[in-house]
Amino acid sequence: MANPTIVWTKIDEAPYLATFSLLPIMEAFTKDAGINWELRDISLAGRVIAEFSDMLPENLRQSDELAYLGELVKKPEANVIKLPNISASVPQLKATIKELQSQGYPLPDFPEEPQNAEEEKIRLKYLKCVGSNVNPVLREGNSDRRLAEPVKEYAKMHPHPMKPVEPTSKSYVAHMDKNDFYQNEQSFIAPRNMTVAIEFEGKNGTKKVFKEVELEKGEVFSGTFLNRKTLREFYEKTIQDAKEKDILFSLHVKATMMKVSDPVMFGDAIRVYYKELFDKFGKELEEIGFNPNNGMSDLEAKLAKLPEDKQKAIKETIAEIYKKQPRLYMVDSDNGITNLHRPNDVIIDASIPATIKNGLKGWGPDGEVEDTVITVPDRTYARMYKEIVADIVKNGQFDPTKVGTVQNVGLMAKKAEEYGSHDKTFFPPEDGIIRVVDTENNEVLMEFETEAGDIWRAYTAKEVAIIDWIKLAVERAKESGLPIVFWLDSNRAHDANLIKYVVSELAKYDLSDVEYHIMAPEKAMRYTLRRFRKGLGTISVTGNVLRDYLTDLFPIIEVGTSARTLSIVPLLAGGGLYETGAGGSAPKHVEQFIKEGHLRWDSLGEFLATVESLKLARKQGANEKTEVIADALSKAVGKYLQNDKTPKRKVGQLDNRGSHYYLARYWAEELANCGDAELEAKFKPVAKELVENEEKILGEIAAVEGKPADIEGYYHPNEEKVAKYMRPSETFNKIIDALR
Ligand SMILES: NC(=O)C1=CN([C@@H]2O[C@H](COP(=O)(O)OP(=O)(O)OC[C@H]3O[C@@H](n4cnc5c(N)ncnc54)[C@H](OP(=O)(O)O)[C@@H]3O)[C@@H](O)[C@H]2O)C=CC1
Ligand SMILES: O=C(O)CCC(=O)C(=O)O
Ligand SMILES: [Mg+2]
Repeated sequence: MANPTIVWTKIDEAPYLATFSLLPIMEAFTKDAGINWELRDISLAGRVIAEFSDMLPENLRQSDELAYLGELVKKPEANVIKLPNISASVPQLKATIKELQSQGYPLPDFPEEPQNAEEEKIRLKYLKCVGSNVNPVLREGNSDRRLAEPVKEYAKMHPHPMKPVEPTSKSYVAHMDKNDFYQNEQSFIAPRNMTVAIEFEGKNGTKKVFKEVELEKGEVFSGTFLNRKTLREFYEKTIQDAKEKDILFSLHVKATMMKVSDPVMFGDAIRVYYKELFDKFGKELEEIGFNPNNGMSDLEAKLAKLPEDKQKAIKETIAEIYKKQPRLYMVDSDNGITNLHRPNDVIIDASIPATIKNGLKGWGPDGEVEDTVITVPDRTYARMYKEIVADIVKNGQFDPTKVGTVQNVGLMAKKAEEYGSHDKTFFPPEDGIIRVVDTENNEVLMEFETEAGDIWRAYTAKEVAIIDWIKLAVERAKESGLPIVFWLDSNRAHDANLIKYVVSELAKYDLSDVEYHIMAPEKAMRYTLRRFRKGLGTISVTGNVLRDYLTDLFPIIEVGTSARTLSIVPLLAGGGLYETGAGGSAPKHVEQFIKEGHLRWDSLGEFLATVESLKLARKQGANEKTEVIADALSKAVGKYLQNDKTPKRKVGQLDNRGSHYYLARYWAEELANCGDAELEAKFKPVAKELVENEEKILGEIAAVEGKPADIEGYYHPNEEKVAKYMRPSETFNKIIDALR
């Protein structure tokens, strides 16, 4: 049998930088396992280059490695460590193009308003690189996310700060109460393999087939829409309420993953908050092509197209608006970056937990922390946030040394649910009816009365994915002894169909040792929090969106960051995908690194994923040493946490590179006493050398700190330079490279 291959993904930002230091260590320590390591580029810049390679000179071309991995994950030999990558907004895409152009890549500009067929083609190619377009391709399995025992222990020993919350806190979650996705949902289970057409018939006679969709027998197909007029009225009311309560206004959506629908909801908040601006300068704003869906940064970028007196008048109006409207929640108050500046700055799964961590407060324009209305328009998932926020106001801030744990089993495989809806999201061009029709017999299966501009979307969950998800939940319940709670709402048409599956599938198992519940999200949250505050563990079994939200929410409360989560995706075809952490690519960390040479990224997620990946490699044919090496790594991670060698926040303290030194040292120490004579003989001197050179190595790393790290790029830096900065210790490199 050929040696198994572990694929490590090359991605963006902080975890990309950390890779330059960490991957050589992984290769060095696993040399005797009989595995191959492969680095595959799925970074934003890499995907842009691959997408346009036909237009690039030969030496600049790159193959489409995402497409390659998309095929690999459907095969049993897949063993992929997926680090978090950027889900880019249009402004980020444009910045990437600009950077690549400056490096000599003859790429076309992003045609915002395509003037001809050629430009439209280019635009569509670029749009393939926007939003969350990596994860859905790789996620050919459901998700199992939880905190490993030593990670929980670490948090109890070294609790992260959680700011107190007073019972007088005015912060609360605001959501719509009618005409949202929650209210308008319809759903059916496909009785056979079939094709449905999504059709539109306008009041003025427009007829159009939006799309035909193939469904597999047993697939749950759901459709719904959100009324934009009601949305804007809701914003109006919420903004007014923030003003009256004298608290910040904040909006939390997922414009990255939900790249078609959520930017529009984000844009509507701008249209309402800055209404006076549109009333006064509607014509000019249209002329320069300002698109509120891209945030106020888009206006900033395009303002120069107007004569100076107009620019001045617009700026004055904006300043007036800030005086009249409630203060905005800030992303960066020092630089005047508001919540409404860019659609991807405030991403709901991370941003609400950050607000919770901060004592249910955000930063206002003057840099002061203040209470805030947390606006989450659609009720489907907003209600569970409302529940936890109200719970905190009532019962006080969570104490990481006392709380229990909330694990998750998420229905994710095959682009499940809303996260697979982008190509089935439509905006009716006029008032009219959207129908879902069985093409075989023209039977109308669903009918929605929509208004012009409403956001209509369809999404599905495939039978194989649902059944596997329920199986995974039962397995996790049996392994852990914890109760499982299916967060499903019988008042939702989609969930009602999932409940049918849950009931019929659970009947097939011996559940004598399993406690299970089916509860709507707010009730599930209440139940889970009661246990959580008592220090008990619970497994949330959820759809794809709640998977995403809850696996940031609870880990951030429990251990400070979701980067410390173990995130396993057992692939349907038998391989494994190990996502590192549940969080993102930490843009703030890169800023700090570039400015002062300190990288605060904790690679713990990567360490944990590697343990799991090695265990799978063993099953895939790697030799018996692999298991020993994986065990040693697992123990080394325990030591790393016990001795608190995680990177610290400030320049001059231990950073990512220093933390990797400790990991390597503990790993070597474990291997020096692992019971395998060959490995022991090999690693005894390595451990010794690492211990003896501790001061020297840390000194060599410290020497490059406190000054800028000029890596010549953000999205596509100079890799020689990155490698130089990320491996600054000659002494350490020599020890590691001798093992490779
Ligand atoms: N699976 C994936 O591929 C995911 C990708 N993303 C993408 O990542 C980007 C950034 O997302 P964002 O929502 O800002 O969230 P991030 O998770 O990147 O960052 C939020 C904060 O979490 C903390 N943090 C995250 N990772 C680590 C780590 N390894 N070590 C220490 N602290 C960490 C940092 O807080 P501090 O240091 O201040 O304590 C950081 O500023 C977006 O493009 C998003 O789409 C997001 C989620 C998942
Ligand atoms: O793919 C993305 O855009 C983000 C994914 C995410 O947040 C998650 O998996 O938790
Ligand atoms: Mg997430």
